[in-house]
Amino acid sequence: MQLISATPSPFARKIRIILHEKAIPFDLRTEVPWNEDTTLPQHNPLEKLPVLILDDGTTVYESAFIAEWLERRHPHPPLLPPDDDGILAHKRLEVLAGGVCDALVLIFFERQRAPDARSAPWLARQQRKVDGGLAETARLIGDGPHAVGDRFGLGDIAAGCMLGYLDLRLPALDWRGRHPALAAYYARLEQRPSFRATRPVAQAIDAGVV
Ligand SMILES: N[C@@H](CCC(=O)N[C@@H](CS(=O)(=O)O)C(=O)NCC(=O)O)C(=O)O
Repeated sequence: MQLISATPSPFARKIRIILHEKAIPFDLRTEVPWNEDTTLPQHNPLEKLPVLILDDGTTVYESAFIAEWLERRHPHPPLLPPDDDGILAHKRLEVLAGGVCDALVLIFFERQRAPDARSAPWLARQQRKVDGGLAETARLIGDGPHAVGDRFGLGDIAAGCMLGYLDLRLPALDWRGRHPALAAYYARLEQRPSFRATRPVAQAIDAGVV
C-alpha cells in the first residue's frame, strides 16, 4: 500500500506512526497538497492528505478513518483497548488533537496573507481553540504514563502529533511552561522510534494558496 503524506502534516504523521507501530510495510509518497503538481484530486475528492492507496487501487482518506481502517484490518498490536470507555477516551483525544491542528493550519494560512489583509478576530478565534484544546488535552492526560490508562495507543499518537505540530507552527508558544506535566509526557513520547522516525519538517509551498 502507499501513503500520500506531507513532511509537516500532523494528520499524515499520525498514520505514519500507526503504520510504524504495527510494522505494516508501505511506500511513502511525499507531496505538497497546495502545489499544482499534487496528485490528491485523483485519490481524494476532498483533495487532502493523508490518503492511503490500497494495492487494489481503493483509497482511504481522512486520518481518523484511515486510523480506524488500519485498526480493523491490522489489529495487532492493538492501539485501542477492548472496552468501549477506553476506546471513546482515545477517540476523544484524537478529535481534540485534530481540532487543534485544524486551528493551527488556519492560523498558518491567515499569516500567509499580506499583513494588512490578515483578520485579527479570525486569528484570535483560532488561537482560542489552540489554547483551549491544549488545556483540555493536558487535563485529560494529567500526569499519567499514557494518554489513556496504562497502555500506549491512538490517543498518545494523536496528542503527540498535535504537540509536535504546535512546536513547528507556533514555536514561540510556551506550552511546556503552561503545562509541565504534558511537557514531561511528550518528552517521553518523543523517544519512541515511531516518533523519532517521523518528526515534522516544514515544506516550501508555491505562492497563491490564499
Ligand atoms: N481532517 C483531515 C485534515 C487533513 C489536512 O488538513 N491535510 C492538509 C495537509 S496538512 O495541513 O496536514 O499538512 C491538506 O491536505 N490540505 C489541503 C487542502 O486543505 O486543500 C484529516 O484528518 O486527514
